[in-house]
Amino acid sequence: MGGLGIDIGTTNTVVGTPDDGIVLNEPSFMLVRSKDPNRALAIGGDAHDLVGRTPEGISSVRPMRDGVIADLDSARAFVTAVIRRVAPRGRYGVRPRGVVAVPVGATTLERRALVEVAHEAGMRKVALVPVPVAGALGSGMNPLEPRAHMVVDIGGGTSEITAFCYGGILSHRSCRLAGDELTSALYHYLRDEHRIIVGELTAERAKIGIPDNSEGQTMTVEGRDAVSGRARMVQLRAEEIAEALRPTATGIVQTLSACLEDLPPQAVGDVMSEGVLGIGGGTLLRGMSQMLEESLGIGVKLAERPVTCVAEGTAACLNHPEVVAAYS
Ligand SMILES: Nc1ncnc2c1ncn2[C@@H]1O[C@H](COP(=O)(O)OP(=O)(O)OP(=O)(O)O)[C@@H](O)[C@H]1O
Repeated sequence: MGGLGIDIGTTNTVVGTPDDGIVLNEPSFMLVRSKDPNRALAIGGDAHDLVGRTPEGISSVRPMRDGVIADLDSARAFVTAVIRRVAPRGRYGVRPRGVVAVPVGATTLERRALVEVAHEAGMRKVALVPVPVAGALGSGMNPLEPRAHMVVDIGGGTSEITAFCYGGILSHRSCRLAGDELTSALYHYLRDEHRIIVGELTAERAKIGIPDNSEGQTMTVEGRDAVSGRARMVQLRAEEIAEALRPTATGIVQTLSACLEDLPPQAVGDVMSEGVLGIGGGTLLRGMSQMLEESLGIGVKLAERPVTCVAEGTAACLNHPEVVAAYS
């Protein structure tokens, strides 16, 4: 049968197939020449590593913003390069079938743009499936069961929470505060409180590597002194990083918790007994799942593979067209 399941995220793009599992998991970055912005020189990790240090005449582009296409031309170039990378010489069919994950909150226009880009990049018969449904399927849940499931997804550009059941969405909330905003909060904290300017990649690494508070560990961050311009290092304590991230994390959690307001009581019961499934890299932030649990009053179980489960679910949809049909 063949075909590709694709999750084109704001931060990471992941591709899976029913037979080979995950075949690509790379940052959603692309390097282009300023003179020829619609042709990818490099994609993924190579392009990401050059963020903040691109030579003149070359820029690093992110084709997705807030989980949807930011620019049609660069998205087309990016997805074309992704498909060439994973399916050289028609490995998954000359024009492989595709199931692509789409945020629940995407508009009709944004959905159409995603299908168009996938077609133009060389795929045929492209179907869309909601991100949380794919994440649940990729984590071993059955999204067609007649009982409610709830999935919280904190990605790079968007955070979403969705309850669904038997092919229908029961309630949904989303906000454009997610991993990127958390990184940016840490960047601003370092600049304002420690007078040190760090690169985006350094700020992200510090956010991901927050040390364990109970052991009183610190972490070293390198950057440029905001006043003298000289290279400098600072030692950060776990609790001050947590403090710097708290307002953004609280904003995310408060918005998502409102999802419970629209949920029918019977569905609340289902969700309380099963717990909420956490997907997306942002749910891995130290302390995030506890904050979510406290705010929702429901247990949160992180997916085994929070960053790749959506692509695994889209790939599984290739063999389960009934899921795509139910949620289209
Ligand atoms: N261990 C970690 N702790 C904190 N944040 C993390 C961790 N691992 C990844 N992240 C963050 O998760 C985000 C990326 O998650 P993910 O790959 O699920 O997003 P995406 O699907 O590309 O984005 P979106 O869903 O918004 O389109 C980034 O902001 C990254 O910094």
